[in-house]
Amino acid sequence: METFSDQIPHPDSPIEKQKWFSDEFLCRFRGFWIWSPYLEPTKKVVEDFKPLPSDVILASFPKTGTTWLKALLYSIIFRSSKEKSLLFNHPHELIPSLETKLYLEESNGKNLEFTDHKVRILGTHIPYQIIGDVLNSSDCKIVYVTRNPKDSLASLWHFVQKAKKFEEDPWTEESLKRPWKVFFVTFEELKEDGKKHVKRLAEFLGCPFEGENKEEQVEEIVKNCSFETLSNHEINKSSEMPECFPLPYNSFFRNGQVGDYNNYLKPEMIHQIDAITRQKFHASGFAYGI
Ligand SMILES: Nc1ncnc2c1ncn2[C@@H]1O[C@H](COP(=O)(O)OS(=O)(=O)O)[C@@H](OP(=O)(O)O)[C@H]1O
Repeated sequence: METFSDQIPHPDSPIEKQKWFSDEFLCRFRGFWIWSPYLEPTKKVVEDFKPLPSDVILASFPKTGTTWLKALLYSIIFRSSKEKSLLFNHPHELIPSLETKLYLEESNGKNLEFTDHKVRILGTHIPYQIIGDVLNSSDCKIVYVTRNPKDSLASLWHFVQKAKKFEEDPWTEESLKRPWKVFFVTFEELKEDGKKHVKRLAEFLGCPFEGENKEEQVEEIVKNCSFETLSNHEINKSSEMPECFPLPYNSFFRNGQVGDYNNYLKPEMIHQIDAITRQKFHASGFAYGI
């Protein structure tokens, strides 16, 4: 079976590459740096993926709250069905990422296949500039989570070197233009008032909480998807590398705090990232916690 490293483009290939961590490379595609194993799946998503109107797509930059939102979306959408009990699985197994799924299935010689859930929930880290047209070709709903880049950096330490290469953040603007299609939430908002945003999210998804015990239902979901609960599930504590997937399950749970960057970044770095963030988010009118 192929490994992630086998997918690195041949050194003679014309694709612009940059060394990332360890033996890993980033490849430039349509102006963005994509982790090399995801390059081909990303191209395939752009060419072949046909979202259904009933699909829910979770869009995010890495380390912004993807795992948390996967657990929340799953819990909200399947709260009344038998799938509810599956929450004890790792959120990335419950909700595959589009490009990871393609990668794994391609390396196993399979085609893109999905479970027969009524609602398909899929994650993606592909930027709006690349995947926007595909997602706009159907009435699928999009949930977008973002996070203070300084905390994402503390989570993904390499962020600062790549940050200058990021483009503006059109997901934010899209959520303002078409709030029925793109739901926007930040990691910090979820931390501050999880119940409020879980209710908003359920309404956006067309499955609002109802009945006398609706507050209890919301509270249960917030608690079941909290960092403390998820990170204590046996499977999520495991540092075993799952077959075909190069990341241990527990690598998605570090401490889940807001402002942890203060323990890692020097004032000059904070200043530098704030300046980039101000510039990049300026057009959308979204000032990130500065
Ligand atoms: N339930 C819950 N609540 C709060 N925080 C959580 C939760 N689940 C994961 N995390 C924290 O999210 C960070 C990982 O981000 P992602 O899930 O986007 O990573 S990935 O893109 O899927 O690799 C990473 O943040 P840091 O702790 O700052 O590294 C995780 O700890």
